[in-house]
Amino acid sequence: MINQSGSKVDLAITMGDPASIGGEIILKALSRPSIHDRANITIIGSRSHLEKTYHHLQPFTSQELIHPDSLNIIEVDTPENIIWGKGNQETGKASFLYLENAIALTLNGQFEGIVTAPIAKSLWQSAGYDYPGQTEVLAQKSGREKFAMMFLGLSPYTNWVLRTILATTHIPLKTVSDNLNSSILDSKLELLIENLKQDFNLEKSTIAVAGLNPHSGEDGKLGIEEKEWLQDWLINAQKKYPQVKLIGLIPPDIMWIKPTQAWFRDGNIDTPDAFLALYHDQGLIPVKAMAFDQAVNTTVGLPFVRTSPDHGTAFDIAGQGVANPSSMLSAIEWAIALCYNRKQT
Ligand SMILES: NC(=O)C1=CN([C@@H]2O[C@H](COP(=O)(O)OP(=O)(O)OC[C@H]3O[C@@H](n4cnc5c(N)ncnc54)[C@H](O)[C@@H]3O)[C@@H](O)[C@H]2O)C=CC1
Ligand SMILES: NCC(=O)COP(=O)(O)O
Repeated sequence: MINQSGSKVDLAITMGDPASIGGEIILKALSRPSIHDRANITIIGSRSHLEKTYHHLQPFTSQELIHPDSLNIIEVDTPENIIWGKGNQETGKASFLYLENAIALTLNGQFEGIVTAPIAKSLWQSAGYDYPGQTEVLAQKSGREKFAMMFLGLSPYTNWVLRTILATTHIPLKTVSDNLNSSILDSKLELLIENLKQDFNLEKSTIAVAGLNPHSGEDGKLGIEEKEWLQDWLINAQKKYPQVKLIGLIPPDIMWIKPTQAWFRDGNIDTPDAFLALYHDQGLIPVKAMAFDQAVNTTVGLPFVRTSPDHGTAFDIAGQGVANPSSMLSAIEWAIALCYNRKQT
């Protein structure tokens, strides 16, 4: 990852849905002393809930947990009778308020970045918060119209870095084609190019762009979007960004062969620096198949760093002590690295 030197970074971690594995993965991840050497961490959530989580899990989990007494915690209204695995309107509301508070404090200069534990989008809806996810709240409350969801992963096998940005996110599959257009792709590509420069010092990047249909449409026989406008969009984008090498439209099933080899076997093979996927599962199935325990969701285009584990609330295992904190740990590590890098530029 990126070199880290200088003063500690100030990070907020939101607790996520309190009925989820959020508290558990936070207590597990923060038990690593090396994090506290590089970051001042503040949890936005509830001390009593983290204490309850600690005392409930401590007797039977084999993994270390940090004691909540040693954490800075900013208290936000949290329901008292939480049952792990049984999220409801109240826990949904609390998880929204954690995020809202973290954003306000960060925009006020208290934190350089936010790491968000998972929330349940359906419970936000039940609580009356009509947002598709945390990404959109972060962007709207930061006043950013252009933003994107990008996934990062540092391979533990080869040190290769996976970067996948999504052109569309939480929309039904049958509306993907209608939602895709040149201006959305322009916006996501511009954000990606800027981000590669800002966070990875990559001035001359190579970016792979996926097709939409099987075999990228097979000359219009298996889908028409490539022929009708996607290929023209790519040609124009290449002219607009001569310093960047755009490769595409790569058949979606082919696109992930080299990254998978680079992730598992050989970090030096010739792969693009980043991948532009056209819809949620086109990007996230390979990311999660390759890197479920390491990948991190980040929001590009915000005035501060935001990362999150790539998984969700995992209500099915909440309160059982078996949640793996690796993706949360990666989210914290990436947030620290990105904040350090931005301090230096
Ligand atoms: N960043 C966020 O806030 C995200 C929130 N979600 C939300 O989470 C909820 C549940 O979504 P699902 O699709 O079921 O995905 P999920 O990631 O919560 O669960 C999928 C499977 O992976 C397992 N799993 C997840 N995290 C794990 C961990 N750290 N250790 C061990 N096993 C783990 C779960 O037990 C489950 O079997 C939905 O409401 C969704 O919207 C989903 C993804 C990201
Ligand atoms: N699939 C990614 C995801 O659900 C994360 O959404 P967000 O809440 O971070 O916007």
